[in-house]
Amino acid sequence: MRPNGCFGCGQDNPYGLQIESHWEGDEVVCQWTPKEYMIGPPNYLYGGISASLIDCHSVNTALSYAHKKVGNDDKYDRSIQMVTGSMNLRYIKPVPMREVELRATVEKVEGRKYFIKTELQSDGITCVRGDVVAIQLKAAQ
Ligand SMILES: CCCCCCCC/C=C\CCCCCCCC(=O)SCCNC(=O)CCNC(=O)[C@H](O)C(C)(C)COP(=O)(O)OP(=O)(O)OC[C@H]1O[C@@H](n2cnc3c(N)ncnc32)[C@H](O)[C@@H]1OP(=O)(O)O
Repeated sequence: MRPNGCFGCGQDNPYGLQIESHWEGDEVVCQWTPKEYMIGPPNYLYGGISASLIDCHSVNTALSYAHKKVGNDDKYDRSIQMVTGSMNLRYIKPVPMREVELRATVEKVEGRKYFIKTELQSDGITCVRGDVVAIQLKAAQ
């Protein structure tokens, strides 16, 4: 989608995180490297950045899944819109200031609610786990 000013995934937001997520089988995956000013505790990523990464990656997973459901795999349809309804995070281990990987799966869909499970990993170790409910906007249906 262009223009896209989203703080998480917008290619047109120079101050944003600019994540790029893609399907790998049944998972949506993203590799991303923090900037040094995104630090929280010494040597570790600020927790709010982890939250933003999981938020945007999960909602885009739901958005892409909704596109696939209607047989549209490659073209952004502006009539399908998704927002974060709720998000529950478990910070399991501190996240080192180097490349992380996000891995999301669609757990279930109930009406307009998409239940997404996302893990943020560092060197294959899960540091943060997120349960996100993305909600498809009514007006878009
Ligand atoms: C593979 C890569 C793909 C790449 C694609 C690239 C394209 C990129 C394009 C674009 C990027 C977009 C990426 C965004 C990412 C960032 C996300 C954000 O920051 S989103 C901003 C923060 N979130 C808000 O501001 C929401 C504010 N809230 C609302 O607007 C409403 O409350 C809303 C829409 C959530 C619900 O309102 P209602 O009127 O539509 O729906 P009602 O009737 O109240 O509820 C419907 C169902 O949802 C449940 N529900 C409602 N609110 C809920 C909540 N907060 N949590 C859980 N469930 C909730 C209800 O219980 C109900 O469920 P029952 O049908 O009864 O089973």
